[in-house]
Amino acid sequence: MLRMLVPGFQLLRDTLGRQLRLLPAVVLLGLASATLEGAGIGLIIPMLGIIAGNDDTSGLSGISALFEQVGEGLDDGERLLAIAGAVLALICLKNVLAFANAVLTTFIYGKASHAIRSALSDQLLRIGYPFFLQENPGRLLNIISNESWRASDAVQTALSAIVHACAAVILLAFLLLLSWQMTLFVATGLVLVQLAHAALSATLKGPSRDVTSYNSELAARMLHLVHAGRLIRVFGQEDREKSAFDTASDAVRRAGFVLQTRQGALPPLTEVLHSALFLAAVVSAWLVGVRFPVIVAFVVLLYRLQPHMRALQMSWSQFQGWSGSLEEVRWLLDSSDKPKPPSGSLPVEGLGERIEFERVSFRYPGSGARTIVLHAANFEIRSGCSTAIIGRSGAGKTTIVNLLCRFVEPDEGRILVDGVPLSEIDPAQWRRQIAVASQDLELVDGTILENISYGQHATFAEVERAARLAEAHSFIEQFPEGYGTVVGYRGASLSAGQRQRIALARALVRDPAVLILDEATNAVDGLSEAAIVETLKLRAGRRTTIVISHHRSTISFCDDIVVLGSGRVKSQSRLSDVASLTMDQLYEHEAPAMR
Ligand SMILES: Nc1ncnc2c1ncn2[C@@H]1O[C@H](COP(=O)(O)OP(=O)(O)OP(=O)(O)O)[C@@H](O)[C@H]1O
Repeated sequence: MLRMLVPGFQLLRDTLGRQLRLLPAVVLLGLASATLEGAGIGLIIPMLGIIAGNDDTSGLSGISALFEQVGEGLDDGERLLAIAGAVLALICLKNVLAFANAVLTTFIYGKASHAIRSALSDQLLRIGYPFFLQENPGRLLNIISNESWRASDAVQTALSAIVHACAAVILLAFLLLLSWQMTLFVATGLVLVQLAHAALSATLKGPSRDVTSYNSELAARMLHLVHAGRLIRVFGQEDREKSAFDTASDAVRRAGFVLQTRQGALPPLTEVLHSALFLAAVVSAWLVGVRFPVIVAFVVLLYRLQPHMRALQMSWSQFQGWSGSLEEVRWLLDSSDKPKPPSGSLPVEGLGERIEFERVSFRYPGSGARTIVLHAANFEIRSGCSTAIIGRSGAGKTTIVNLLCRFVEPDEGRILVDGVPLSEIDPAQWRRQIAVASQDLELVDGTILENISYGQHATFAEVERAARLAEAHSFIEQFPEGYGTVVGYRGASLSAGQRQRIALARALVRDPAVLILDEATNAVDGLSEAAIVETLKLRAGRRTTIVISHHRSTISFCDDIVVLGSGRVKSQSRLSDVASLTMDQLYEHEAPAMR
């Protein structure tokens, strides 16, 4: 019986932490209220004895004889009233305890649900970034938006199963004390019903996993409809997308139908089996000559036991039906098979001399047979200088940014910051030294002010100054709400060039030791870009800048240039030494020593 509760208990243990100490209270309240219920039912024996005018207590034994002694010495009328009063008092007290337990389990359920959602968000924030390069976003969205709720429901079911199990144990104990022969008969019947139920419940696991997997596909299609709205319309793919969405949605419907039909068959089947057992117990009790009041008390106890047994069996089948959801939530919460976040504990404050790439090789995880992205890359970024990193599309420029930000780690070689391996530096401290403005980093859904000051305690004056430096202030001022303008989801209400300038202001407001611009101005008009280049020149000698661009004008102010090609560093030189070369010539430029 306990096995069925295991997934719920594991989740309870993983997510509840300190709240777990409330579980004994749930058990105690469950036991106490069931004991009161059993005692109330037991008092039926003397009541029926009085009503039937049967004073003969011979043939009663154990607990039934004890119940029969209640109110002895009183006359029949007084005794009947006293016992009825006692039964009412027991029922009231039992329901007070049951209510207290309901409040307690609801409290624990709420805490558990919150803890599951909180643990999921915590995991998504702490997990190593390569996880997001490999996992299907639809699967993750489905876990957070769907499966986590089912996991919460599983926790609630585990709690109510505890309460039902307590009641069942106590009521079975009362049955045993009334007649061990009849209890043996009933217990054997209950085991057989449970076996039949377990066999049917086991068939729910497969459909449950199907529902989870089809839900993930549907979530991916939903994400696609939301993100690719322009693409779909411009290529006239509405019908195709509608059909793909409907297919995914219908697959969820069909899988859900199979699961729910199987689950739906269990309650009627259980009810029929329990009723048969109930009737068989009554008939066999009469056949073996059990006394009438005892039969009535036994039948009432059995009647009260049935809903608890049925609820326990339903909990079992619900767990099987949620097994897919529980597996998904536990998979996401399990850190053992996930990329680790970057580690390191050495402090870092600014950049003193240089960043060096020392024979750095890298291939994206899960990219299979695809060629290595960086192969034994050697180059340096001098402190206080601006370094352009150029190369044809796919040469590995953004990968260098990913390595510098420690989103990914080198497979071989190392990156040194002032001679200290980057892998040993505290990643959070290192990231405070850098700021990135990139075509890939989106804006948050908030005001322009919130976007520019994101991750930085900046005053309004500092925000405005950064916006001026990024050539954003003039267009922001033209908005009726100025810096209070809400940019919408991913900055949808702004032009690409406006988004880029706000992202640049967000990087500049940090005044970082190392500023990384990855195609950060490619959507900005020429005049604005020229002004931004002037801003970047002002950092010269004071701060370090890394510029990635395909435009000659954007890298014109740089001191050094690193050329990437075919997974290798083709050359590193002073930009002034190759100033006469066009961009295409620079892409092919190979330093003699590096050939
Ligand atoms: N998440 C990923 N998984 C597998 N391969 C990837 C991944 N991201 C990039 N790559 C591969 O790594 C190589 C380098 O990509 P990267 O984005 O660094 O190029 P890039 O020089 O910045 O290109 P561009 O100028 O087009 O932005 C490419 O061949 C690309 O296909």
